Amino acid sequence: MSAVTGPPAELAERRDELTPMLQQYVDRCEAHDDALVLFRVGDFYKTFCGIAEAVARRCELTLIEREDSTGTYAAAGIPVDNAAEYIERLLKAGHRVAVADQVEDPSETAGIVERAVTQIITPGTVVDDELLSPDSTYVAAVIGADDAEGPEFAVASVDVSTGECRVAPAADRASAQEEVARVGPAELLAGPGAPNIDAPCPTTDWDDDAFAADATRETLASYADSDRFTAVETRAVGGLLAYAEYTQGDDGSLDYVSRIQRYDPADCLRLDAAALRSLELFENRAGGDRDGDTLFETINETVCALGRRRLASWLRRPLVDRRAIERRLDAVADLSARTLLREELRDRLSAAYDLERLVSRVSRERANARDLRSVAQTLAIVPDLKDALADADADRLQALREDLDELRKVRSLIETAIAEDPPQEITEGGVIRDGFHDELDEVRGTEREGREWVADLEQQERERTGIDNLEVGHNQVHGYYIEVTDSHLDSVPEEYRRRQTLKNSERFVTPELRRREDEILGAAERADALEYDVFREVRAEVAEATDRLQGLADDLADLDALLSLSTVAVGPDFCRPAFHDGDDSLEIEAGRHPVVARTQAEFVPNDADLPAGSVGLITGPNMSGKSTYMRQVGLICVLAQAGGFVPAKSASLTVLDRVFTRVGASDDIAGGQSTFMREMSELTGILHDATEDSLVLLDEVGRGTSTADGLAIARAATEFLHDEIGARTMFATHYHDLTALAGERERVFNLHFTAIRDGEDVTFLHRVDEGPSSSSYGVEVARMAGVPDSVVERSRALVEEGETEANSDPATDSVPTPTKAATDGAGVEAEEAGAGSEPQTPPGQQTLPDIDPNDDTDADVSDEITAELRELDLARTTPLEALNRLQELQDRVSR
Ligand SMILES: Nc1ncnc2c1ncn2[C@@H]1O[C@H](COP(=O)(O)OP(=O)(O)OP(=O)(O)O)[C@@H](O)[C@H]1O
Repeated sequence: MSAVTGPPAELAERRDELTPMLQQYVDRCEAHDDALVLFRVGDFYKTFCGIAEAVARRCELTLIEREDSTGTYAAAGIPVDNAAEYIERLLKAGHRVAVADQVEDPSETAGIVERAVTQIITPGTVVDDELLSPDSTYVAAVIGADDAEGPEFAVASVDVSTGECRVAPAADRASAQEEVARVGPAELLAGPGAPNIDAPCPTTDWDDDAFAADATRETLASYADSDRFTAVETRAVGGLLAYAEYTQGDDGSLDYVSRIQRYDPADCLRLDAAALRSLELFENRAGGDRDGDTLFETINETVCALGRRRLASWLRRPLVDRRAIERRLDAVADLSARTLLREELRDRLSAAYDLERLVSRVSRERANARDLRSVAQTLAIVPDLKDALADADADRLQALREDLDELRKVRSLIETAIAEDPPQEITEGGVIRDGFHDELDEVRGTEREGREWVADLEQQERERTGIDNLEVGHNQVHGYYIEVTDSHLDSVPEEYRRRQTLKNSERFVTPELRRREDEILGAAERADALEYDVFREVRAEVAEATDRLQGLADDLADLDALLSLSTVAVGPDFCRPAFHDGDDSLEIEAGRHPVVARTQAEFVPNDADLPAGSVGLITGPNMSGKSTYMRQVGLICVLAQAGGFVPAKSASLTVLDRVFTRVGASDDIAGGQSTFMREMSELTGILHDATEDSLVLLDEVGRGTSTADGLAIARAATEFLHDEIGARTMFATHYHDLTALAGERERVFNLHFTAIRDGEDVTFLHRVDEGPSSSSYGVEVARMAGVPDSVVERSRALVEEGETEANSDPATDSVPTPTKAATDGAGVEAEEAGAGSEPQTPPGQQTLPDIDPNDDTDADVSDEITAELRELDLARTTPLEALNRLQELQDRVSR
């Protein structure tokens, strides 16, 4: 796309020759040279020259030629009436948009109409409802500290549409990265000293001076007591708010951002980007959020936008304070036990409007009369909610009931002032109710009287003149008139003045009609102007209650989120989790993966038992359910700490400080860095940051490198987690040799998933059992996935060859781990298990290759191919890639 910021070169270089309008366009582009300027001309937002070409392409608009006395220019116009959809496209393409609106009434301006940039729309600072989803939209800023003491960085975020604003210190780059991931901003400002962040959104470079200590202290002072914040926090949040102000153009200060929250990321269960992604809390691993395939969508039963955002925030920041968790759970339990109360609350809450956004519009003087009505309608449900909650027992619900603010005065002000079904525009009358404002009533009375007089005039004049087809009418050009057909012109009274001659008739006015007309028009105009003033006064009065309204919005949000959790809680097989001290075992009985179980009719529940400091090594065939099982444990813990009931028969949990996940290389969707490198740096993060209160879920770590190195790394990491950290760990692996650790380390144990082989068919039981697995069935899975018979047969032969060699010459084993692995032997599948007490590497299971480096024989090729076949992720391979891959394998085996 060609440059879309700054003035188009061909206009800028001959600026003095341009028409005044294009000169103004160039000026605005120059003044906002970091944004794409949309320039209001009539009913369109116009762009010109190269910018127009880019906009036309992106928005699929027709490019037109605009000709004036100075030349011909390409132009593209976005219709003002449905600008939102086009602006959305421009934002999606990564542009910032500056809207230059007419700030003078064209009908009252002799020369060129003045235009000013009234708003800069960026992905993270959108406030228009049409451009916003109900979800939170944050712009975040990250900066580095000036001084050597204290945390290195700070991360601030603000949702300009609601006023939610927070700031947190970050000790190091990883913490800053983690916090940014958790906020999930739509736009990130990299302030001075910001670390290199892998941002999930466009990054904006903004004026570094805006983050200077003095400037930010001054900005922050108009929002909060700046003494509450540390130097680095002040700079992060102050600079961010200055940016938010700048984007809102004329609106300037964002008064409704009045509750800036400082927080410590350690005050909630920490989930980094990898955990958010691999647990699929908000996005599935394919990067989408299709209905129902994320944890959030699965448990979201909220009925209003306030609750939806609150539930998302609870899930993003689960609690770590056991008392707070229990309090939430008490409320959920109470509500889940009372069907009628739940139904009534849901019913009432579903009538609530998005109070947070309404209040911010009121405060920014952007709210129209309908918005005020929506505020009143939301206030109207509060007394009923309070009544209904009288029945509840839980402390949290009683506290909410007491706290719910009816704001009676505000409600009655709106109800008495604003018409019931007001028009969208606030300048065209019909907004203020009769009886609210004396002067307005009087002016309206004058207008009404005048119109009545005109309405009666026709009958009166017919009687007076005897002209029975005389008509009184009105048109835009001539105003009111009395129309008489030619045949009756003789009877027209003397005082009639001719106004217009038509084909068969004449139109007249009388001095009295003209006077009345002026009176009506004057009164109507005056009434509109007065209404607008009165409306602004009412809106300003409502704005005075911003804090209280935001407090109410907060309570409604909490109530809806609690209701949502309780609605989920009454679903089949959900239970209230119990929390105990960290020393006890984390036990889940008949747990289910909340998302997979919803779509999988035959989902098999599984138990989990993780004593403090234990490491569960999970082996089993591909597709048998290892990842699902581990994730379900993680999700149950997250959901429980968010205050929700969990999908299990019972769950006895400990409060975790962090959940770490590391999924294997082939499952990694992130690009850029080498996948192995990324895997290792994530593993480093885990080994560095995990504590004994953490849950670590490792899925096939070490797969991105050679088998020997991979196994060595997997083993060393497991030992470290067990010996040094003592974090509860689950490790799904195809490295069967790792299972030997169970015999060597006190708290390492084996679990496996079973599949039944019936001839060539494999049926997955999806059931976890104790002990290591005996077979991977990789070749059978390849066959089930449709790999051609000849390749399957060849693979099978190669596997068997490999086994024979492995069994016949144990001395060649190059495993850097004990080769005579002592496992507990339990749970080895009956149909496969050897009777001997010494566990062997089971047939078909991935193990370290028994390779003589000097022996360049078929066996090397077979090992390689078998390993590659196993590694092949069929779920992520297109048919074409699969065919190519097969061709390549076939070439290699037939060489
Ligand atoms: N407990 C279960 N009950 C029913 N179906 C399940 C269960 N667990 C997993 N599945 C199904 O099996 C599929 C494969 O599961 P999963 O990805 O967890 O296997 P895996 O053992 O991790 O495989 P791989 O080793 O290839 O990564 C899932 O997509 C799901 O449809």
